[in-house]
Amino acid sequence: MHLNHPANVAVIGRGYVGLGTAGLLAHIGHTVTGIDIDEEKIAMLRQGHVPIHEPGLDDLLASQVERLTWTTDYSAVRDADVIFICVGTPPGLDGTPDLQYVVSAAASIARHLNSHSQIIVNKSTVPIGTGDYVQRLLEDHTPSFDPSRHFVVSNPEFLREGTALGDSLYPDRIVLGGQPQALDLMTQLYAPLIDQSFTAPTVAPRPEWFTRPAVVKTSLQSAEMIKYAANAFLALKISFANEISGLCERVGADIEEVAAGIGMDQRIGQRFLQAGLGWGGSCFGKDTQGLISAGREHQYDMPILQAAIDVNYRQRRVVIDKLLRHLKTVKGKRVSILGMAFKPNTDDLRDAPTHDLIVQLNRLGASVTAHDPIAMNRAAREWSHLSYTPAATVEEAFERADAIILATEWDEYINLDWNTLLATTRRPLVIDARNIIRRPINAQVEQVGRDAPRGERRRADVERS
Ligand SMILES: NC(=O)c1ccc[n+]([C@@H]2O[C@H](COP(=O)([O-])OP(=O)(O)OC[C@H]3O[C@@H](n4cnc5c(N)ncnc54)[C@H](O)[C@@H]3O)[C@@H](O)[C@H]2O)c1
Ligand SMILES: O=c1ccn([C@@H]2O[C@H](COP(=O)(O)OP(=O)(O)O[C@H]3O[C@H](CO)[C@@H](O)[C@H](O)[C@H]3O)[C@@H](O)[C@H]2O)c(=O)[nH]1
Repeated sequence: MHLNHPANVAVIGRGYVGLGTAGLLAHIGHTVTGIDIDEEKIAMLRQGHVPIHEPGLDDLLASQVERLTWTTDYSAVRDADVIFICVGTPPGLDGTPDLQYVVSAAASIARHLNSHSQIIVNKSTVPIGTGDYVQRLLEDHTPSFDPSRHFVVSNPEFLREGTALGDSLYPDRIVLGGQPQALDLMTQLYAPLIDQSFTAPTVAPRPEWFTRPAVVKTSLQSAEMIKYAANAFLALKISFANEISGLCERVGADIEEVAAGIGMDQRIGQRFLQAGLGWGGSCFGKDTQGLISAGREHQYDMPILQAAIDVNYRQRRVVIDKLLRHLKTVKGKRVSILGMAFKPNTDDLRDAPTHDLIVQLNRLGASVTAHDPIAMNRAAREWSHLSYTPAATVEEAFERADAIILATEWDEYINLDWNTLLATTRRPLVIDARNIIRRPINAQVEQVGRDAPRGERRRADVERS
């Protein structure tokens, strides 16, 4: 079977994954229609405004205007060779992913499938078995459904927020699950990405070390499982570093040195061993819980994953304990948090550790001030239930503070003139929950899993990877 080139592609969902996928596919030459039910966001995109903060994405989408169309109308599916489902799969109350958006997208797609060969691709992170379920939905809702022409494929997404463009253009691997003939068509769709034959955009130049992605072809179920298992393993790795960091503090070891030392073993690797405040974001919490609830459905315990989750959320309390050790009580004290987004270079607040820090500090009677270089407006909308004072500037956050908690390692914070700002505080106390402070500053500094820098030469000069 043969896929047209350029192919006509429909991308359903204009979130982090939908926009990244639309931008990538247009950049490698395809014609893309982005479909979302959110009329306001589609109107913004039509006017050239990108509704999320993702470095380089606005430039990439602007460079592809001729190949990109935005609409709320599903009839664009009729002419599409490939239809990507990129809608949200948020956790339900019991941790099981809520598939309502996938189901409604599939039902809308079904109404518009044509009689030509078409591939429906699940890019959303979905429970194992969802590909088969989507296929059944399409069969039930499409009178002309023909399993020899209509294929469901799983093609999980591995991009990270904040580095989405580079991750999409230069992926380690492309995972494709489904029937062999459909996977051949998907390989044709991704050919320019696999061969790296596209022009690297200036917003995301090709790294020197990068050659080409591996293509992993599997069953639908294995592809769906690869996504969950990858996220679970990364989450586990971070929790492992955090658990070791607690013991480092107690025995006089330094987690940065330890992580560097173990990470040099190729079997372990340097990345995702950064101890601190633990993971947040829309994926690790949701997907570890999703895997556990899949286990539960099959009466199968997953104790390692549960432990990784427990360690992660304990880490958010560790930071408050450090604060209390210095201040005894925070009642009536002004505690300022630097960083609200769950990681730097994004405005995403989903499961951001700062949310929990504010909740804990509110309960303890502190007066909380919070700052973020990008996510403040979004926080004003999404965190209106929390009690905190937004700091318009980083200077405002430092003024008269009894303590500063560094929660997100934005470059803006790493490069601060710390000593000048600390002079405006009521008490120079810094809880550096991301271990970014590398030199002594005029403050009492608490870091995670190590003594704060005091000026003496360190035993090993450990650079972060
Ligand atoms: N955010 C990430 O970094 C990331 C990375 C890899 C995988 N994923 C997975 O990809 C999926 C999407 O994640 P996201 O962060 O992009 O989600 P998001 O919440 O940012 O965006 C989802 C979009 O889907 C739209 N939508 C909902 N129902 C729809 C429908 N029936 N038709 C059309 N549009 C509809 C919403 O309006 C929204 O714009 C999730 O399953 C997630 O787990 C996310
Ligand atoms: O060594 C580390 C690395 C990360 N984090 C934290 O872990 C969270 C997640 O970070 P990251 O993985 O970089 O961002 P995400 O955008 O959540 O990306 C993850 O989740 C996505 C959604 O499934 C996947 O596509 C990506 O491959 C996977 O890395 C953030 O709070 C980070 O601060 C640490 O605490 N220590």
